[in-house]
Amino acid sequence: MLQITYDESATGGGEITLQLAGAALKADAYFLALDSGCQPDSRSPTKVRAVLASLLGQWHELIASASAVDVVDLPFEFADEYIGCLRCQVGRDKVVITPGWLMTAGSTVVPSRACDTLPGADWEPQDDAAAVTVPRAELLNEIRRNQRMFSDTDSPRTDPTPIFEHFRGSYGTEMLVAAVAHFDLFGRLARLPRTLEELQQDLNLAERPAIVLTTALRAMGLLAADNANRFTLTPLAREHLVPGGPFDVGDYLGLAASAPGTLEMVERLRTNRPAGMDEGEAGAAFIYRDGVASAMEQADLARHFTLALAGRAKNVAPVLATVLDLKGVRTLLDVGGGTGIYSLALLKANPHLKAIVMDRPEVLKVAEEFAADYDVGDRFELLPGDMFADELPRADAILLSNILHDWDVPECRQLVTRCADALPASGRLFIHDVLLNDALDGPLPIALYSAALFTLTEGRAYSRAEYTGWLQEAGLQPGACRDTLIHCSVLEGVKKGFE
Ligand SMILES: C[S@@+](CC[C@H](N)C(=O)[O-])C[C@H]1O[C@@H](n2cnc3c(N)ncnc32)[C@H](O)[C@@H]1O
Repeated sequence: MLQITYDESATGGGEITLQLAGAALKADAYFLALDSGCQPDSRSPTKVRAVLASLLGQWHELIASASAVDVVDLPFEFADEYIGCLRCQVGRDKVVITPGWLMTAGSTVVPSRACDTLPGADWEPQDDAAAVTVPRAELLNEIRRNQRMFSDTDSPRTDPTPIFEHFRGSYGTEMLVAAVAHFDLFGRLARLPRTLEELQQDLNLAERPAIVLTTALRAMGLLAADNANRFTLTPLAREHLVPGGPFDVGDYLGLAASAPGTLEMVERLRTNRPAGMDEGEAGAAFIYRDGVASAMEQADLARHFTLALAGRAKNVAPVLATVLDLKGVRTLLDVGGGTGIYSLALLKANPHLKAIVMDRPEVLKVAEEFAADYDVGDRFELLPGDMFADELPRADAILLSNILHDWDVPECRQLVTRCADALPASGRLFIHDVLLNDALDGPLPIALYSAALFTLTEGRAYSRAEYTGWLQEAGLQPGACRDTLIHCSVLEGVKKGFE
C-alpha cells in the first residue's frame, strides 16, 4: 500500500519515489543529502537512507500518537519553496491521506527532524490528488516496513516480495489447468455445488490436496462458498470455465494440459505425496521423520536445499529481529533452524540472548559455516536431533520458522504440543510463517505458495485461525501477530501459568 524507493543513481542526489495505493509521487533527495542533523556526515546515498529512516520514524510516531481527530502532515519532499507532504486525517481505525504541499521553504527545515519543526504553513492539495483511506494499523506497519528498508545495512533496501510472487505464479497456472483439463471441476460444480468432503469423494482426492486446490481457485475468484459450505462457481467461472458454454475458454487452457508442470501437479494432487517420495527417489525436501526417505539426510541434497532457503532468510531475518521483542528471553530454541540465519540475526539484535539451533546433522554443517561469519561465540549452539522424537532442550522461547507449513495437520498439532510442553510457564512460542485467510480463500500469493508447499512437502499454508486453534489446544495463549517480510508473519503463543 505504501512503498518508498530511493534510486541513488538518479541525478541531483538521487530520486525518491513514494507509491501510495497506485499513485506515484516523485521527489529528489538533494536536501536530504545536505541534512545536518543526521549521521553520517557526508552527502552520500548512505546519508540519504539514514535521513529517510529518521523521517519515517517520525511519521510512525506522529500517526501512532495522533488522537482520533488529528490532522498530521508527513513530509517527504523538500524543495526550495515548498514541502511535499501527505496530509493525514487520523481516525481511530482509519487514516484518510491526501498528497499536497506546505507552502514553506523546504530548505529551511532539517528533514531528519522535520516533523518537530514544520511550521504551521498553508497547505494545498495536489491538483489531481485523490484521497486514499487506509486502515491505521496497516499504515503503521507499512511505515515501519519502509523504515527498516532504509535503517539497517543488514536489511535489503528493496522488498523482494514481488520476485517471490512471480516465482510462485506457475503454481497458479498448474492448479487452474489441472482443475479444468484433468478434474472437470467447473463442469461438476456447475451441475451440482459440493462441500469439501463431497468434492473429495467425487474427485477421489485426500483432504490436503482438496483444500489446496479449492483455496487456490477461491483466491483466483473462480470458486465461492454458499451458506451450506458448498463450493459454487463465481459468475466469472460460470461464464468462461463451464465446458460447452458460449464463452468457454477451457480448450485454450487445455493447451497446457500435458505440460510437465501440470502433469506433475495432477500426480501430486491424486497421490497426496510430495515430490521425491516415489520408489527409488531421494526423498522429500525439507522434511524428515523416522522411517520416511528424506533428502535432508543426504549431504549434497541437504546442503542444496538448506542453501536455497538462505536467500529468503537473509532478507527476512533482520526484519524478524526488529519485530520480535526478546526482553526477558535468555535462551531461544530455533527448531528446524536450517542455516541458523534467523537465530544469528536475533543474537545480533539481543546481546543477552543464547540460541540453540536444532536440525538434522547434515543441515547443521551449513549452519556452522554461516555462524563463522558472525561473532557470536558460545551464544550459538548447534543441536542435531529429530524434533518429533528427541527431547527439546529447555528454553524460554521457541521459534518455529517456516516449519509447520511443511507438515500435515496431525504433525503440526504434535509439534506445537511438543514445543508447548518443553516451555516453562510464561514461555513463548513464535510461529513464523505465511497466513491464509481464516476462510481459506486467499490471499492469492499465499494460496499459490500453499500449492508450492503442497507439491514439495507434506504441508500447505495454514490460516491464523488454524494456528491459533493448535496453540490453544496445547495450552498456549495466542498473542500478538506481526508481519515480517515476503508474506511472513510471526504469531506468538504464551504458556499459561506462573513460574
Ligand atoms: C523449510 S526449512 C526451514 C528452515 C528455517 N527455519 C527457515 O525458516 O528458513 C525446514 C527445516 O526443518 C528441518 N527439519 C525437518 N524435519 C526435521 C526433524 N524431524 N527434526 C529436525 N529438523 C527437521 C529441515 O532440515 C529444514 O532445515
